[in-house]
Amino acid sequence: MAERNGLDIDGVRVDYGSQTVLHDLTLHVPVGVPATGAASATALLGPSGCGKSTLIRAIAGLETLHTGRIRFDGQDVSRVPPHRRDFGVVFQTGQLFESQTVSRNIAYGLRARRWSRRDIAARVDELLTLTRLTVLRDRPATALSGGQAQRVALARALAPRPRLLLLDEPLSALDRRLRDELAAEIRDILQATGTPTVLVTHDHSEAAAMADRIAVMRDGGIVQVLPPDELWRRPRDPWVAEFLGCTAIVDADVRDGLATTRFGALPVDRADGPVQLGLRPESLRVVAASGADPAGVLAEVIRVVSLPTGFRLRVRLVGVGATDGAGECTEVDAVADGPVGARVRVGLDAERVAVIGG
Ligand SMILES: Nc1ncnc2c1ncn2[C@@H]1O[C@H](COP(=O)(O)OP(=O)(O)OP(=O)(O)O)[C@@H](O)[C@H]1O
Repeated sequence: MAERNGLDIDGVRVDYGSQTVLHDLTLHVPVGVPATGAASATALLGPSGCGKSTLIRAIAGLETLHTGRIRFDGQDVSRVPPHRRDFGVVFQTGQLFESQTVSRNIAYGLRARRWSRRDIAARVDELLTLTRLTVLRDRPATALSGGQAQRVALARALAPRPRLLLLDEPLSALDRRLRDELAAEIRDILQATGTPTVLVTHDHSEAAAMADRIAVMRDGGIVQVLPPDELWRRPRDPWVAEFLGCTAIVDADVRDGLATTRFGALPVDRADGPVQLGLRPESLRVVAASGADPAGVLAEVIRVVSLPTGFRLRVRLVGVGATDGAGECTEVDAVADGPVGARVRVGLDAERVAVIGG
């Protein structure tokens, strides 16, 4: 294989006792985004227990590989101890030296690498500014909020200028608002430092906010890797579609670039024949059945849920049996408002429909 820059994970298997947690896992993580040259960030996204943290730990050198190898810029690091890999790591919580100040925590890796006092002071100042922690520099780590502590952990991991950063659920201990804020902030910091990153999350929006590529994991393997917007539009199979938030999978028939379903038609870049579509609540448009527009399918509202983002309806298609076409889909969720019992017409918002099949 031609030598590539970045991280190459080839056929890696990791066992815990008799349980194989990573199966013949292969993944390439580039250093930069080809189109822009910006530092690349890859999010590992998958259900609980699929092996995300194990993979991050294996990359960090904290798990023994049963088979396979891990290389960085062509160098085999599979047997290189963690502290010699030149990778920075941030875990969920609890990694700071509590008795030490913010500055000393950030300086930790630099002292261990025997940087001069002057260089350490300059680098710590740089990171305090970058992570907006300057006013907290002399504060003991015990007196920080959760969000501040994670920024210190990030600054500490970045201080020695690692060639790769590994983040394992760095925001999961924080509340929703802070997570959104910090996700964007971390992305900016990684871009400013030009540090390629692999991060673990189980939150789709966090993955999209922090990463330019998402690697979907299932049962110890990688099933699909794509930029977020492409992944939402082209999940490779119904499992990935449902994992990514599609609440209904419907069958469609493609003819001359147009996929037709009972909800309506949409243009697709596919050959003639059957295709499956993944529908999210946002993929459907709901109008009152009395309207003049005959498009879409007749349905009845059976449930209304009030979410922070607006109302969500569950509607049951009228006159459609459980196995009567439409991919056996007789109920769908839609972002819309309306009273239970109301008759509506449900159509597609073509831009928001996922075409399954990679
Ligand atoms: N130290 C360990 N010893 C034995 N089994 C382990 C160990 N760590 C993890 N496992 C098992 O390995 C599997 C994968 O765990 P891992 O933590 O990698 O998953 P994950 O995808 O990160 O999950 P989550 O999203 O819940 O954190 C699970 O079945 C877990 O119980």
